[in-house]
Amino acid sequence: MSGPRWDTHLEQPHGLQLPGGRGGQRVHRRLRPAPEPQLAGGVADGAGPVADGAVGVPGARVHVGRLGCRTTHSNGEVVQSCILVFLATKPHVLPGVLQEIAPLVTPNHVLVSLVAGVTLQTLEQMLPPGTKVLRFMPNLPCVVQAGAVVFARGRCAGEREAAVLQGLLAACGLCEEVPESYIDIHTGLSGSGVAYVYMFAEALAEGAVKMGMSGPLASRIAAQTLLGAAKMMLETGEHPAKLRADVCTPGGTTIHALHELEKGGLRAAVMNAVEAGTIRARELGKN
Ligand SMILES: NC(=O)C1=CN([C@@H]2O[C@H](COP(=O)(O)OP(=O)(O)OC[C@H]3O[C@@H](n4cnc5c(N)ncnc54)[C@H](O)[C@@H]3O)[C@@H](O)[C@H]2O)C=CC1
Ligand SMILES: O=C(O)[C@@H]1CCC=N1
Repeated sequence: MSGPRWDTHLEQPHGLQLPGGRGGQRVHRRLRPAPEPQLAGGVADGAGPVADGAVGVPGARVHVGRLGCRTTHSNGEVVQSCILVFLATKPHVLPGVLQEIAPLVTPNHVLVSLVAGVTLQTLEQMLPPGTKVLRFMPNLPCVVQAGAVVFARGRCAGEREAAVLQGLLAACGLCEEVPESYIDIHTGLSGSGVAYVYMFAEALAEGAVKMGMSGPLASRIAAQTLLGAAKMMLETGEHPAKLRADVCTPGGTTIHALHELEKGGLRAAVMNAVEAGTIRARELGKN
């Protein structure tokens, strides 16, 4: 099939499916035209269309419209116009989409999935032999460039495809290539994990409200506490147990409070949550 070639456009990929759902927007909100556009250059210069098969979502249509992107209801049109295609549907929708686009996929295409649980093997089996496939898992803070993203490549995706994907996703925050088995673990740890952290933040603030502080101030302080604690972990490279111990004055407030968390089973509950998220991601891949 003739059409745009991935290799000649590798450094500035022309044409992507920018997925319209929340998971997808998480990523492409970061890729919008900015002082130094990562993708938007290829889009804005009219070199190729960026199509979104998900324009049924009004917010998404407005959003990608602001990027100067073309939208379409046809997944086939996306594949025929674009060489780098992101798959960002719900897991149960994906098999139908793959069936629809498979006859149009060529060796020039690069298909990238962020669909939870769906393995590279499944993607490769449902696409023509030799298709270049990669898989990644973002999380919500990609929207504010503080995301945590991991990706893995299929058998036919090489160093160049991995480098380009990493270059694009680096705009979202931390981005690392990992063995594929880590992707479902990352889903339990981080993709879903942000929700555990929000629940913890909510509980922190509610504790302060119970003790008499105003809700909005308590929320802001809870958020800053999480931000500062995370920043110290990253910047010092210290194990969190060491940083926690640094806060504990003998006989002081922190050790009394931590004892309550231990009695409440916080540590086991969080470990169980990561395990449950990971197991569920693995199950989604099998359905
Ligand atoms: N929500 C999150 O924080 C994260 C979600 N994910 C993954 O992202 C994927 C999508 O999740 P969300 O964005 O949350 O869901 P969503 O419901 O916001 O987005 C799904 C999108 O797929 C589109 N769609 C439905 N049928 C389609 C079809 N036949 N062809 C093309 N597009 C179609 C919908 O219009 C919608 O825009 C899921 O597989 C999820 O596991 C991954 C990481 C984080
Ligand atoms: O809950 C979910 O299935 C998706 C995957 C990671 C975050 N949200």
